[in-house]
Amino acid sequence: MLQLSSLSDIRQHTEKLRRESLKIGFVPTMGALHQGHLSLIKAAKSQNDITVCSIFVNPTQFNNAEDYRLYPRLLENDALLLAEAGCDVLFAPSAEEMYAQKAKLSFDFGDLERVMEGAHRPGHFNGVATVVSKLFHLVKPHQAFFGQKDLQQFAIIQQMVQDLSFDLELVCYPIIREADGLAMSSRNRRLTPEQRAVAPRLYEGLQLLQARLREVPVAQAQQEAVAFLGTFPEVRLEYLEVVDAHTLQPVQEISSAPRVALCLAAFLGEVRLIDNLLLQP
Ligand SMILES: Nc1ncnc2c1ncn2[C@@H]1O[C@H](COP(=O)(O)OP(=O)(O)OP(=O)(O)O)[C@@H](O)[C@H]1O
Ligand SMILES: CC(C)(CO)[C@@H](O)C(=O)[O-]
Ligand code: BAL
Repeated sequence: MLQLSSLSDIRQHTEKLRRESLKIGFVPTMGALHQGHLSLIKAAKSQNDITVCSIFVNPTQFNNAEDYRLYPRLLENDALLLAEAGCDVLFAPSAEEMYAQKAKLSFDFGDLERVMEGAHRPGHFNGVATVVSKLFHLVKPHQAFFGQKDLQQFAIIQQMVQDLSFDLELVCYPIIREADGLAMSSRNRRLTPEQRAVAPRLYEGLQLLQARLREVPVAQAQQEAVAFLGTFPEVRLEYLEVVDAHTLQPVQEISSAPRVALCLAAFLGEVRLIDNLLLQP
């Protein structure tokens, strides 16, 4: 596996790949890789000639300095996992080089970013859009792969790709879970054993909400799921929403949207986790 860190090296390399008419699949990550990331690498490999993975803990998308400082950084081990998974290129730039620019880019995603993650993490999606647009310019992928775990991020990136006329296909893959249902996340590494034991309740809350939505109105089902999660003192729920999976706006009735998503964010101690579930149509 080729490992590159400078912007000019990755640009030259992907230009060469493009000249050779090779199809490039791209998986952007922040590292501390797990099976969720590796499922995206596998998908990228199966549909492309060359798979590029980026690892960059992007400072501009963190709204909490401690969260940035404590984000797990395991580059050496990640490189081994990627090589084993058959990834062709690892791009791991420095923050200094990525942000040597003078201009601070500014995006406005309207209602899409006024809910959930956008509402609770000010500036987060501006940072995501900034770094992903820079990465797309550098890597020049034909396809880029993302996880459904960051459902709102995917919607924002879809909008960005359309608005900035990027010539690439976005692909979204399902959430990979631990055996007990907890969505895999790099931040799970930061949980204490006690917090880790309670963490699967988040997905159980979503499953309860899903089951109750078949029987009672949205507001009541939501209240019951919030009450369920409230019985675990370690869980500090930030939001639990029933939304239109495309617009991400809350729905009052599940029949009012073609696809409905159940989304939550919660703190276990200082660790903030997100999860979601798409209702079957
Ligand atoms: N459990 C998962 N299953 C499938 N894809 C995932 C999973 N977790 C993350 N991803 C996807 O991997 C890509 C990189 O995500 P990222 O590096 O932020 O990992 P993460 O585990 O979500 O970390 P964290 O949530 O702690 O920031 C994103 O597209 C994300 O949606
Ligand atoms: C897309 C991304 C790599 C941008 O930093 C990040 O938000 C992530 O890992 O989901
Ligand atoms: N996967 C989303 C990255 C973040 O939490 O900043």
